[in-house]
Amino acid sequence: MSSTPILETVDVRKEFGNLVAVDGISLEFYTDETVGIIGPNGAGKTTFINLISGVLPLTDGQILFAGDDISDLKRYKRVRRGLVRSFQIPQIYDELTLRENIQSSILSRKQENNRLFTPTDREEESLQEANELIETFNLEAHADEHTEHLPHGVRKVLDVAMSFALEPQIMFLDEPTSGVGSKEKNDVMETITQAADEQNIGLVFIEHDMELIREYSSRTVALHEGRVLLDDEPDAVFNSEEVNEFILEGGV
Ligand SMILES: Nc1ncnc2c1ncn2[C@@H]1O[C@H](COP(=O)(O)OP(=O)(O)OP(=O)(O)O)[C@@H](O)[C@H]1O
Repeated sequence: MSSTPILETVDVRKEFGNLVAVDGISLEFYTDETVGIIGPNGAGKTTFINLISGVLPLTDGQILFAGDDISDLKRYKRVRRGLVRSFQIPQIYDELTLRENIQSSILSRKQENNRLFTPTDREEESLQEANELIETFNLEAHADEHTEHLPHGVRKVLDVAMSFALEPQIMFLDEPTSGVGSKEKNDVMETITQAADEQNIGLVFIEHDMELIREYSSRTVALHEGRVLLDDEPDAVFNSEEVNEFILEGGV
């Protein structure tokens, strides 16, 4: 593991009225790992990611990105720094092809969105970059198709490829395989984790499918009632009595 965390949460807390959804979570994340977050319904998983990405303000605590306090930073500024959450990316435009969608994401990073179809050098550059991403994510077969009719799993991978176009250092995914057929789930996860690994992008994903967590996370964080129950290698987490009692037996 690299020595400096790219992201650190310090005693992060979120209250909704009287309800404490996140109750003091302190965790470190690194660019060379894939972290799986598990926990029963209502454990605070999505809220935690919402706090990190800036969708929700903190009630208390701190978020550090590469050592800088970003607790009050606006969402888009976090994205610019390299903290990307999958659903935050520009939506998939069904009237565009898959390649054009990736290009639009690249151009939004370059803040040249309005010039997508003008023949500029930037467009050439973005085309080349889009083609590289298409190759990285094994999307060649669908590159020139309009995205409307793409299989769900391909749309999910496209979604992540578009996030990669924003040049993240760490990326958060909330159930990246939801709605994907069971046969396709492994392909989707394999593609995403390999791409992140190749580009040294930290990956953090929430997942209810425990087999995917076991297979694809290098570290597993178990949350329960807004707190960290365990943060360890997947085997250690799945063999823990506490995790079995509070999470696995109750279903996630
Ligand atoms: N915007 C909100 N306003 C009020 N309460 C909320 C809000 N968002 C989440 N909660 C509550 O906070 C708690 C944590 O919810 P959260 O969605 O983070 O859990 P989760 O672990 O992601 O659950 P799931 O696996 O069901 O998605 C729950 O009790 C939920 O009802």
